[in-house]
Amino acid sequence: MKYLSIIGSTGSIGTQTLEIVRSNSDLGVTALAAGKNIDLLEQQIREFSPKIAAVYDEQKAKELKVRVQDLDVRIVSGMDGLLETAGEPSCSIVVTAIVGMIGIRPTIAAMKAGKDIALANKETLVTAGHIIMPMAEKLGVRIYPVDSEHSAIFQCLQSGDRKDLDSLIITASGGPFRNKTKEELAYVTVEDALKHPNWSMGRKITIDSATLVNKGLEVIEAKWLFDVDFDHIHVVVQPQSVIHSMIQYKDGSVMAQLGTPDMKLPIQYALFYPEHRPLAGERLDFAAMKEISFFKPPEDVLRGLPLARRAGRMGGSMPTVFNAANEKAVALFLDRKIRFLDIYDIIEDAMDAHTNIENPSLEQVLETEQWVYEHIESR
Ligand SMILES: NC(=O)C1=CN([C@@H]2O[C@H](COP(=O)(O)OP(=O)(O)OC[C@H]3O[C@@H](n4cnc5c(N)ncnc54)[C@H](OP(=O)(O)O)[C@@H]3O)[C@@H](O)[C@H]2O)C=CC1
Ligand SMILES: CC(=O)[C@@H](O)[C@H](O)COP(=O)(O)O
Ligand SMILES: [Mn+2]
Repeated sequence: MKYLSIIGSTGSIGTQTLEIVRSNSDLGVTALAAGKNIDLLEQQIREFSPKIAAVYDEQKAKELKVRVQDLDVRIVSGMDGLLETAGEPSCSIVVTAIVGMIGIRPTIAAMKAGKDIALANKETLVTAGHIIMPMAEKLGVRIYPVDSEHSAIFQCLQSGDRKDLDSLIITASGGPFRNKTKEELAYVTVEDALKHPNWSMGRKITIDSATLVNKGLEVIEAKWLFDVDFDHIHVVVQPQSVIHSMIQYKDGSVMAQLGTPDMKLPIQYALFYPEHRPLAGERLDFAAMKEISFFKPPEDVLRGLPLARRAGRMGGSMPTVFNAANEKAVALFLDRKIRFLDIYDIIEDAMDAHTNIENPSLEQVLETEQWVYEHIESR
């Protein structure tokens, strides 16, 4: 049996991970964690019988404790609760399905407890990749990518020799606004931005796809996961999201991973690597497919990628500034406090105002996050 701890079990990745548990009898759940959705968490506890469950919100945790007093489960809360669920001794692999850089400390706690990581929470690698990757190597734990592009690259890398790799080619859907002008984008609504053409995901990442910030985060994530420099990480728009990403070898040979847009595949592969276990669902029908097309990313209008490349190349605390400013700006946009294009201005302004810290410690990464929030609030 393989037992999972799922940090962020009530979200899009979390609930799809639990679907995979339902269809694999050798998977179990030993720990669950969520932010505040105790209705769904209670259902999950009743169905999957974890030993421990964390709710970040203290008040909601108290409510849940009363609701599940008939069960043999320990309810914990706050950051300490997340750290405990991440390091639960009986777990074999931790799925980081939480959104945002709040995932850094649980990921580190899991690694320190010797757990492998199925990593969906890209913000952790973007902001703390310089801490996480050497720590994983030192502790001998593995990080399996869940993000679809990184899973595609990881799958492509299974054949061939790593020393012959030339470059990574990350695909982007382009989001709902890929053909829009700056003028057209000025007054798009939250509802417009939440209409992803191909994927059904949480709200924050869906906005990131619309701004192309998601692709920027993924470029930095790929640098850490695959140890490839930014000059060798390319992005191409592939509007149908049929090709999930590609790699190119030094002889020009290109390997691609294709599939329907279904996150259960990369999640399951991360949990059972190197097995390609049976998975129910639609299959690609090539004869019925009208086209697989490619375009250059519209970087002048959707500025997420150039801003991310600038932050990534500077390194140090700048990727944290890029990420934290984006997290705050997306929250403000979802609250209808700013307009869509303001997201870029908020990120750029925070990056311009920041004095970069080289090789920041975990404390400095978290202080930088706070600095960004205060800087944005004082604007
Ligand atoms: N969705 C997708 O298809 C993909 C997602 N990813 C990445 O995976 C991560 C999760 O994305 P997604 O599933 O879409 O996000 P969702 O918004 O759907 O889910 C987020 C999860 O995190 C939990 N959470 C939020 N804040 C806290 C907190 N303070 N403490 C504990 N738990 C918390 C939420 O709990 P609650 O429900 O209680 O608020 C929820 O379970 C992100 O980093 C995203 O970029 C990567 C590739 C694809
Ligand atoms: C499913 C997944 O991995 C998302 O990160 C997805 O890639 C978002 O689509 P975009 O290509 O539009 O950012
Ligand atoms: Mn992705």
